[in-house]
Amino acid sequence: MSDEKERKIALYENFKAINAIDAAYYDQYDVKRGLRNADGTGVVAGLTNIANVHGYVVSDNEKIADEGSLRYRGYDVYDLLGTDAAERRFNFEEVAYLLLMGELPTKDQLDRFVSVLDAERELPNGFTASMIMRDTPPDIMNVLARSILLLYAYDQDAEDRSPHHEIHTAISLISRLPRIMVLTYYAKRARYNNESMIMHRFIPGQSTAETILSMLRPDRSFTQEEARMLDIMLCLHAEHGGGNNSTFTTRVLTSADTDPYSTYAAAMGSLKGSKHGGANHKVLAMQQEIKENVSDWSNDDEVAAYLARIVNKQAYDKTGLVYGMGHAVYTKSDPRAVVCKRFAEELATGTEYEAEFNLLRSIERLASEVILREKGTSKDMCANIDMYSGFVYSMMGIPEDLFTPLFACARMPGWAAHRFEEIVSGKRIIRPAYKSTRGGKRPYVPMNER
Ligand SMILES: CC(=O)SCCNC(=O)CCNC(=O)[C@H](O)C(C)(C)COP(=O)(O)OP(=O)(O)OC[C@H]1O[C@@H](n2cnc3c(N)ncnc32)[C@H](O)[C@@H]1OP(=O)(O)O
Ligand SMILES: O=C([O-])CC(=O)C(=O)O
Repeated sequence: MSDEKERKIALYENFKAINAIDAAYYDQYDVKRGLRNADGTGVVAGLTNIANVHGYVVSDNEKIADEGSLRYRGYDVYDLLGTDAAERRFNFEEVAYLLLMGELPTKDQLDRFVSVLDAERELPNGFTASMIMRDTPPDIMNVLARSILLLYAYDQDAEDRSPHHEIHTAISLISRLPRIMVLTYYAKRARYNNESMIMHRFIPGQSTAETILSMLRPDRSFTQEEARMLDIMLCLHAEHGGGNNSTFTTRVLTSADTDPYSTYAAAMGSLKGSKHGGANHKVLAMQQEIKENVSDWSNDDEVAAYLARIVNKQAYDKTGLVYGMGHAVYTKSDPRAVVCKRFAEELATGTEYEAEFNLLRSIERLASEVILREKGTSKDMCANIDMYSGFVYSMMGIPEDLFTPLFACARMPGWAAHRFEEIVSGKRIIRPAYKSTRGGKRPYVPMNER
């Protein structure tokens, strides 16, 4: 073994031992691992008027599973999306307005908001060449994060914390991120796959969903049904309370009084995680592995046997997780997954995708039973939004590279609304305590005595 290799091994061989904390301490000191109570309910860490995420009721100190519901500023998402055919329009902009401004817009207010969004889509001169096409990393989420950080440099008032600047920055990111996302997709393909770099201009006046499709499709064409479906997917991803990992990240950074760009870039890093927004990407790869290893996808016993291998860390990414299943709040159902599943069924029925849709449905139906059987833990578990979202996107011809970035573009208004609320109402730096498990003081040992 080379000296260099040996030196490196010496640095990391104790990684696990040094960082391990005896699990018994968590009980001993009543420490809420992951800020979660023993029954899985979250420790209440803040107050919010922005969303209500409901998945259980607590009665006599007992957590009782319930159907999931999601409200933005008091409005049920199903009501927000259920505009009748005569009134069909793109709702993401309306939802963004509701989240940021607190009220549903009048027609006039919405028109003005849309025109402000439209005016912000342009990127600074040279930005595409220096930020998007240069050293493009393989994950678009990292480009979104670094782009946000760099946009700070183009904002002369970047350190201004006034409401005007906060709202302006949020609107400009809601407007620009979808463009940056699609441009990066083509830059990535050019860099790693040697494919042509397509750089369609955005078309002024198009909604966010239309902008994404018209920039993404090489021939710029899409149907109104496709754009409307993408629009609803964006609405479903727009907000999820203060406690989800990326929004809490937003809250944490905001409470330290850092700038909006640093805050949203950090939220992006959180959302990328496989247990959070990155799960949509993992579901597809997991499904692919099941497809390759299970000969009859319609055979429950075969599918369940493979899920058992996943849960027992013998298959897929060996974490033991069935991606797309489980949620920190939802127990019986995730209302967003219900809509995604309906879209998936509509698009798949009677097509080459039908068998794959049925496989996802079997995974959803079988997973919690398999987890209970293999791990002996009973947990009310439902499919979450990430179970069917990637599949819906795939059927719409949207590439896998965009799954999590689309989530990020959609969540931008939610993050911003929470940043605003934290600025106005938080008033304390978020600073929980960590109990030290190390006993007494260690005497310092001089270098020559170690
Ligand atoms: C947009 C979103 O962020 S939606 C969530 C997307 N994430 C995923 O789909 C990843 C898979 N799911 C998960 O990792 C989890 O269910 C989470 C992170 C979503 C929520 O987790 P929680 O409800 O907090 O469950 P928690 O982490 O407390 O797990 C309780 C036990 O159930 C297990 N468990 C939870 N979900 C799953 C799952 N999907 N597959 C297998 N086991 C699971 C955990 O491993 C844990 O077991 P342990 O006690 O032996 O460690
Ligand atoms: O609420 C959560 O923990 C995760 C989630 O579903 C989201 O952020 O959309």
